Amino acid sequence: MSTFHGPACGALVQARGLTVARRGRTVLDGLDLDLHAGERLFVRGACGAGKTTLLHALLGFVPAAAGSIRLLGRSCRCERDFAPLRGPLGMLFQDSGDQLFGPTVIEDVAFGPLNQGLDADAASARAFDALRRIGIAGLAARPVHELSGGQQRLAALAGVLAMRPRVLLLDEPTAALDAASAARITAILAGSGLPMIVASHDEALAAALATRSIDLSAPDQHPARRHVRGDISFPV
Ligand SMILES: Nc1ncnc2c1ncn2[C@@H]1O[C@H](COP(=O)(O)OP(=O)(O)OP(=O)(O)O)[C@@H](O)[C@H]1O
Repeated sequence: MSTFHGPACGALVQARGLTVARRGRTVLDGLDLDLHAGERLFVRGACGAGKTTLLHALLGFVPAAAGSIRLLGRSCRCERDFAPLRGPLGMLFQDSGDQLFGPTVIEDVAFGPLNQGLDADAASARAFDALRRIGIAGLAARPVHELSGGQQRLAALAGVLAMRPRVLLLDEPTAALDAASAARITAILAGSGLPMIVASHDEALAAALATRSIDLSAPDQHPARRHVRGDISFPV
């Protein structure tokens, strides 16, 4: 398996002129974005502004119509470039159903570490550790399809953290969570020291975590303002 150390300096995630269309409609138009070590970049914007599209495009799940993407210093153009970077860059999907395969929570969370080459015992230990950190070790034996929406969210995040990513891409990490769980996740993310890009409507989460923010316009609501450049900094 390849190990990704770089870049020693420079952006961990970089997009230049990123343009993405969905069903022929431009959602992202010439977006520039950089994420450096130590940064927690929040992506804001109204419903439909393109936050999820941006995260998916950065990991190659949605193709770019134009522009360039570099992840950990590597230029990514096709699936062969993106695929090996989806461990080092851990993505939490907006819909946990896209992320959980089960059958049980512990098997699901251990799946990533197993794929990384750990043996069954080591993968299971890694998975339990992640579940304990998230505070849901008691759900380990539960079938994933029996979990509530919030429990699914927590299990999916445990699965991401169990892979020991270098960078996190999180789509609405606190959606469907009660206040105590959201606070625990906020503390875990803050304490992780990991650089991250977070798409979220959660202002409390942004206030606690964001070091920088970009705001995407909503083309549905602002048809005259389709061209939006990212990296609009704001003080936090
Ligand atoms: N699978 C898809 N096929 C076609 N169009 C899509 C698809 N997913 C999203 N879109 C469209 O792309 C645009 C951006 O959607 P996206 O989900 O990225 O927005 P968002 O900012 O994440 O919204 P929200 O805050 O509601 O999650 C919307 O107009 C949406 O209708």
